[in-house]
Amino acid sequence: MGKFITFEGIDGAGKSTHIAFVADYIKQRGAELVSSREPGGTPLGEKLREIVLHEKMDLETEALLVFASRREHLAQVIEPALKRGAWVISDRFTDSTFAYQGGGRGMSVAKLEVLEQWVHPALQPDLTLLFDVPLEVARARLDATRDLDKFEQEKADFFAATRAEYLRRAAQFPQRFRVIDSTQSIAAIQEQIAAILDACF
Ligand SMILES: Nc1ncnc2c1ncn2[C@@H]1O[C@H](COP(=O)(O)OP(=O)(O)OP(=O)(O)O)[C@@H](O)[C@H]1O
Ligand SMILES: Cc1cn([C@H]2C[C@H](O)[C@@H](COP(=O)(O)O)O2)c(=O)[nH]c1=O
Repeated sequence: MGKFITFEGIDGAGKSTHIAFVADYIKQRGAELVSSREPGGTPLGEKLREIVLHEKMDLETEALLVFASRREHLAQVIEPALKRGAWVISDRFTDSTFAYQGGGRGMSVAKLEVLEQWVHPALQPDLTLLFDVPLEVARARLDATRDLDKFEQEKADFFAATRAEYLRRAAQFPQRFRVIDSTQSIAAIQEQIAAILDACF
């Protein structure tokens, strides 16, 4: 089996910046690499992503759509890749749902756990890199770079609750989470990521 690494954090924390670095690290080991994202990662998932990121909807509809996208991503991409021994890196996975729909929007953890058990009862990431920054830092980075989607336009309270839920999960699952202080320079973060990967794999 290959390894499954996920990248998590509030919008603007800087997780996407480090994906190429981790991809290079894996390729240097001679392993096949599959790099993907959620919501998305498949043609159907990318259609669902457009809807989830841009349309207002009931909270439970939102949770069901991100898990529908995930089920397709698992069936078409993640599970076959891991079975053939490839390494998979995903820009977001189920921790995002607990953080955003759970922490940010207030959906009950118990309901989200039911969906998680349904969609991937036996699979968890081997490693989750959580890029953690204060909200103001994340917001300043986003404002400097792009038009904001539905989630990115949420207020400070939403991101405070999202970040808190991420940190709660990191404390709950210390064996797979590594929390990275993402206020550091990009070079310092990459040095830390390399040390984490060396220690884990
Ligand atoms: N450590 C850092 N120091 C300074 N700027 C950074 C750092 N990390 C990322 N950035 C910048 O912040 C912006 C947002 O980074 P990035 O797109 O990686 O965030 P993200 O967490 O993936 O956001 P989203 O989840 O919304 O896609 C980019 O312009 C990036 O260059
Ligand atoms: C997987 C997943 C994602 N989201 C939200 C989080 C982000 O605001 C967007 C994705 O944008 P990114 O720039 O690619 O990070 O979707 C969510 O609310 N729930 C989820 O399960």
